[in-house]
Amino acid sequence: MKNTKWNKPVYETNGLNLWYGSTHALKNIELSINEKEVTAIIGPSGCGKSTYLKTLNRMVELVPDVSISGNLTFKGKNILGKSVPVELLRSKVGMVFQKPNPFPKSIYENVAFGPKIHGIRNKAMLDMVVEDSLRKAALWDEVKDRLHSSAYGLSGGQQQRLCIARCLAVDPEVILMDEPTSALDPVSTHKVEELIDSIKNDVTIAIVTHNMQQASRISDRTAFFLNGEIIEVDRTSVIFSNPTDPLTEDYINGRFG
Ligand SMILES: Nc1ncnc2c1ncn2[C@@H]1O[C@H](COP(=O)(O)OP(=O)(O)OP(=O)(O)O)[C@@H](O)[C@H]1O
Repeated sequence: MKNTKWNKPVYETNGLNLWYGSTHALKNIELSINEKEVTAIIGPSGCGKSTYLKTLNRMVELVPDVSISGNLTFKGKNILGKSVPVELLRSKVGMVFQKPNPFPKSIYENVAFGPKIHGIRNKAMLDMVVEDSLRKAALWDEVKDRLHSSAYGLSGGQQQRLCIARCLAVDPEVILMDEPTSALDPVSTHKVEELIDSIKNDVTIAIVTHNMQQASRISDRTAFFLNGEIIEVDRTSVIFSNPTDPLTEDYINGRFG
């Protein structure tokens, strides 16, 4: 856990507003996502958590009738304009969704897919990347004897770790996680949390979670969203033990949401 100094920002968000048609979903967001830290995004349903996450990899732009204003930089470059091609951004920023979404391919091919797209053709090299990614995702021992079986034969928790391995295989700088354990049982949830802990020194993580215990266990910083605004962002230990805003305290103590 970090102390007083934050790592340098990978993302900086200043005065970010987003509308879906006339719905004002993000209001004047000021938030940085710092290098090699875990940033948790918490808040009640509909407060804009997923929208913010999907703004970070520009997925939100796929929704018709979206308009965005303000500034959002990735490593100092404005990503709301055209200066960073979306493909380049997505090659550095992986995403893990609430529901595991492996491709209808073998376990091996799921992990090798990204590296192949990035031009790795050598089989020994691909084998190495697949093994390394599955090891980092704490899945290797469970799947090493069935790498060429369908990914759909894995349990939900294993599929989610496979999706994380798939992200890791392209050596991302950031992984965005949108409620990655909400469909998982407690044992699988624990494995994914351990996995986050084991990769956080190598990769920057922003995670949306409804699980307060999870946010307090795994994150360095926590941002509390409400009705499209950020009410408070601080060290996770501060948010959970001594928040400044009474709304934050009410939310983390389950008084609403
Ligand atoms: N594709 C969309 N089209 C129109 N409005 C949308 C769309 N997606 C989200 N919204 C609206 O934007 C607001 C924020 O939604 P968002 O999904 O970001 O919230 P959330 O905090 O992630 O919620 P949850 O915890 O339920 O997933 C809500 O009012 C929602 O109805």
